[in-house]
Amino acid sequence: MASPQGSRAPLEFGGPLGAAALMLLLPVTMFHLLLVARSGPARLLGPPPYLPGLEELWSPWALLLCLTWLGLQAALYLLPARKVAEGQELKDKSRLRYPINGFQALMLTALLVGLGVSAGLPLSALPEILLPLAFAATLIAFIFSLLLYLKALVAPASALAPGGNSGNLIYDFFLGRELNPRICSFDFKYFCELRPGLIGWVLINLALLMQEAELRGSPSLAMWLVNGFQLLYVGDALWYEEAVLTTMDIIHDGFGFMLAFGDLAWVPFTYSLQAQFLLYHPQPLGWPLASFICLINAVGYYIFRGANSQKNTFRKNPSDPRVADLETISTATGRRLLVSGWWGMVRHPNYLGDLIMALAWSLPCGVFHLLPYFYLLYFTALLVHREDRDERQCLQKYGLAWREYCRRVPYRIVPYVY
Ligand SMILES: NC(=O)C1=CN([C@@H]2O[C@H](COP(=O)(O)OP(=O)(O)OC[C@H]3O[C@@H](n4cnc5c(N)ncnc54)[C@H](OP(=O)(O)O)[C@@H]3O)[C@@H](O)[C@H]2O)C=CC1
Ligand SMILES: CC(C)CCC[C@@H](C)[C@H]1CC=C2C3=C(CC[C@@]21C)[C@@]1(C)CC[C@H](O)C(C)(C)[C@@H]1CC3
Repeated sequence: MASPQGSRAPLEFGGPLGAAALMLLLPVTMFHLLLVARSGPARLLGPPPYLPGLEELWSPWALLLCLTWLGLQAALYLLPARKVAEGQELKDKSRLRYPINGFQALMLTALLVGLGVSAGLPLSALPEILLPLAFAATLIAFIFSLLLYLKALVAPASALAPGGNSGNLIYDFFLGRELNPRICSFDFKYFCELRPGLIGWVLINLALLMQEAELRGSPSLAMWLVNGFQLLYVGDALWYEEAVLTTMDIIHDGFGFMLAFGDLAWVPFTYSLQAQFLLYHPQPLGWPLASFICLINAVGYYIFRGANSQKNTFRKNPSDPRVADLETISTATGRRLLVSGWWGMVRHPNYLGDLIMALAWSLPCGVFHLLPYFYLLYFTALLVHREDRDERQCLQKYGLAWREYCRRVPYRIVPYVY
């Protein structure tokens, strides 16, 4: 099977063996976290309190609930959008069009959930069925990735992703073969990246907050902070939805198990870990410390949003007055690279902001357990690896100009450290 560029792209994630290991390790880690979060000792590195049997994992109702959720989000995706954005230019010089109505979907979901709860929908019972829901989401991700793999068999070569077409079934299934799998104008990767998982994550957080209120009379300050910070993050992602069109996942990666599982199962069930932990392990938190944690989150958000917006504005229109005065390096492709402003400080200022926010999400859970810091640890590893992948792609794209950028901006993520 030829790679779409004729030559084979270098294998990532440790090749087929690494891909196979990750396909097993990621779901196992997710279930481990779900189990230990509710156990007394809540030890990240200890064994799970028990191994659940199939009867505890499998529930047709949980599967039906997951499918209904996906159906609802797909229906909201298909509603008229305030704007239709064009993606980056593809190999065949065409550009795909994407509806910008993610924030509208979040608002409508909030309205529907609000109506449902006031009509007696037992949202606070959701934490009881997280295990079967996660199992159903994993099953859906596996079957969906299989269908995506089969769909790619009949896709034209120009529709294939640069990676994910090695000819090895396991590796290609994991990475994803087709770049932008679609049926008519419904774009599966774009839909999954921003809607069911991200909105599902804040819904699970809300259900955990409501259950805490039922158990203890009112939600704790720590639970409010975690819910507030993560809602801001998800709201921001959907408000600036168009910006996702310039991320590595949309431009470069195929749509396979990694993203399908990541979007549909990993994000909602592991990113809500801090709120899960707080439900079973309440943490005292006073206002002075809470204010300090809010400040850390605000600093992280300021850097994350500032850096992402600066790059997106520049990529959309380099003469925009907000970025026109920034210093740049010309590249042979005709595109320029920013070397001042946020992108002159480190080569991935947006990752730095994201990591600072990740710290702020864990701090409300106290410092006596490692478990709530799992997200910070995993995210650091993910971003260091992602940064390395991006560097290699940029070096290939921009050659000497990228080397000059690295010389001018020597640090990758943390100034004077890394
Ligand atoms: N919460 C989560 O789980 C995750 C969050 N994220 C977040 O998603 C966001 C997007 O991340 P990601 O897609 O990895 O990467 P970036 O948004 O940082 O995009 C990297 C691309 O930006 C362009 N670029 C790099 N340097 C410059 C420069 N100096 N001037 C202009 N353009 C430049 C290059 O593409 P080109 O030149 O082709 O435009 C490069 O390939 C980040 O904020 C990240 O933190 C990411 C992964 C997971
Ligand atoms: C666990 C696996 C090894 C990898 C799975 C990775 C995915 C969970 C992430 C890959 C890139 C992501 C992004 C976001 C969420 C996580 C995944 C899907 C993002 C939507 C979060 C919100 C941000 O504002 C963003 C910039 C829009 C993010 C884009 C990348």
